[in-house]
Amino acid sequence: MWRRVASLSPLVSSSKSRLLNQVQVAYGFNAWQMFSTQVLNPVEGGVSDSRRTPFVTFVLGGPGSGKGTQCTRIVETFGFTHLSAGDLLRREISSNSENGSMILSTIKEGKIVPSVVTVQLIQKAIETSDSDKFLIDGFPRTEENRIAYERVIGAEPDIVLFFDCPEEEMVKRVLNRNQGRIDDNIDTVKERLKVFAELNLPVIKHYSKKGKLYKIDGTGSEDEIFERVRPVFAALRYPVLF
Ligand SMILES: Nc1ncnc2c1ncn2[C@@H]1O[C@H](COP(=O)(O)OP(=O)(O)O)[C@@H](O)[C@H]1O
Ligand SMILES: O=c1ccn([C@@H]2O[C@H](COP(=O)(O)OP(=O)(O)O)[C@@H](O)[C@H]2O)c(=O)[nH]1
Ligand SMILES: [Mg+2]
Repeated sequence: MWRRVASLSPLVSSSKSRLLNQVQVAYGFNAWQMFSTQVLNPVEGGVSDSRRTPFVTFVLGGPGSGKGTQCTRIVETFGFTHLSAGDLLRREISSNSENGSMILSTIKEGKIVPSVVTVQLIQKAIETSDSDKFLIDGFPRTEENRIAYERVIGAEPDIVLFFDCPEEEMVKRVLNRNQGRIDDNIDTVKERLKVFAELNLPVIKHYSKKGKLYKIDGTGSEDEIFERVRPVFAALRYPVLF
């Protein structure tokens, strides 16, 4: 397992100095990781393939908090590959896979699809991609999801973004989303909010304790929110990745 020197920071970590501190922690860690890879896994010619260890960001927040919207902006600006767990599951439904009907009814009820299914889809998406840096959007949703991912992938995420948004605003956004989603109705949204509070907040707290969490104020315009996100990734540029 990777070694990381991280402070136990509280859930609220939006001050500039804390942000820079966390970024430096991430920088130092990844530089170490890259160095270790070079030493331990030399390839022909003595040049290592350190890019085999991807940089993974989990993107969390309640339904309608703006995860997908901000992921698009991060992809445009910083070149990450966006893996939305919800999109991977919806693709399974449309491809009539054996799990399709189970996934459909789970999403319709606002519940959580079994970890084995979601982790396998994420693992496959990572493995079949050439990318070195991923945004995993809307996952892990539960502690069980998190533990299953870390066991199967064999690593923790490098950083975790959490879009913090009042319930009222999230409900308004979801009900105006207009993407024809079966779960964007008031009854399912209420259940999703409950599931978020009960099962997802513990995951967020876990990563906060590990010093990996960036809590972002998810209110305001898309541009305003992105200006809060930008420094997280700008400061990580990058011997960290390449
Ligand atoms: N800052 C914002 N202000 C108003 N509407 C927003 C904002 N960010 C996103 N939206 C809209 O809210 C809805 C939910 O956003 P989305 O990114 O899909 O959230 P999530 O992936 O967290 O559910 C979408 O229709 C999106 O266009
Ligand atoms: O890891 C995941 C991600 C999503 N979902 C299901 O898919 C739905 C939609 O997820 P998505 O992330 O697309 O919703 P968002 O939060 O973006 O509105 C969730 O309510 C869950 O029912 C799940 O079970 N596991
Ligand atoms: Mg989304």
